[in-house]
Amino acid sequence: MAYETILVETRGRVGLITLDRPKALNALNAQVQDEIVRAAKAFDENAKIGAIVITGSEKAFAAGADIKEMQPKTYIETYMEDMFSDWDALTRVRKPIIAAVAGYALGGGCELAMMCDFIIAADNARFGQPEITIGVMPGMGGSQRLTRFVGKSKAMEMCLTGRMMDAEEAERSGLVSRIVPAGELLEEALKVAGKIAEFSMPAVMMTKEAVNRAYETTLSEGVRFERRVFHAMFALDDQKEGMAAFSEKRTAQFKNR
Ligand SMILES: CC(C)(O)CC(=O)SCCNC(=O)CCNC(=O)[C@H](O)C(C)(C)COP(=O)(O)OP(=O)(O)OC[C@H]1O[C@@H](n2cnc3c(N)ncnc32)[C@H](O)[C@@H]1OP(=O)(O)O
Repeated sequence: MAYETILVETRGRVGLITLDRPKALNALNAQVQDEIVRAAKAFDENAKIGAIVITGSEKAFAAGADIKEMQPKTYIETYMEDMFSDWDALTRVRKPIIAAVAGYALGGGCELAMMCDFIIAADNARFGQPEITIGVMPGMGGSQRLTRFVGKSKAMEMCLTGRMMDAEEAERSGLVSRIVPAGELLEEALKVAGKIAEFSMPAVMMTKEAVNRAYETTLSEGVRFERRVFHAMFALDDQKEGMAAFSEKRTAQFKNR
């Protein structure tokens, strides 16, 4: 099925999803949600793809869920359709997803970026959870994920006031991994994703799973999980190859098995 609200391309071993509703600042309506999730799942199932990048425009990664679509909804509609629950499928994608964020990442836009595995921000990026200003609260995970990223005090202030964070503050607070000039954002994100895609795919996927476990469990359980997965890696040909290549001072040729 074709995509109408996003552009979907491959760049080498990287799957690239670009939000493409410029007139609405990439506001996330039901169709955008469906298409992003569908494209990410297709890349996840494609053995030639090793990592995924999600990006928007220079003005807006996404200015939130589509307020005009949401405004007339009733409680029973949102409950029965379990509004926003389809985004959970994005967090079940097993390959790494990088959010390359320029401009506004507000409300659902900030929440979408936080569902990804890490965020690279352009120097003009602005993050916020402004739902309180339109009479609601975050509904795509913002109250939970933002709090885990930046701590209670800052998350509480942002959710209760709608204040936006610039890229510098987002980097200082641990929300983004680093900042690059806006004009270099996509190139840099693709470079990072391309590097990840060169590594052993099972090792990359197991690493993603282990880091994500840190958000879901206690420290002792997380460390035990990490150790068990680490042990399992010794069943991979890629472990033998990676360590042999180091000793033989050559580049590893991973077979993804
Ligand atoms: C998922 C949940 C539950 O967490 C909920 C949410 O995400 S609620 C949405 C949270 N986001 C916001 O409240 C931000 C809304 N947008 C803005 O405040 C501004 O648009 C801006 C500060 C991002 C940019 O301002 P400006 O440059 O002045 O552009 P505008 O003229 O305001 O916008 C251009 C155009 O885009 C439409 N737009 C912007 N954001 C949304 C949105 N979230 N939903 C629907 N449409 C949006 C805006 O209405 C304009 O369209 P036209 O009126 O010109 O047709």
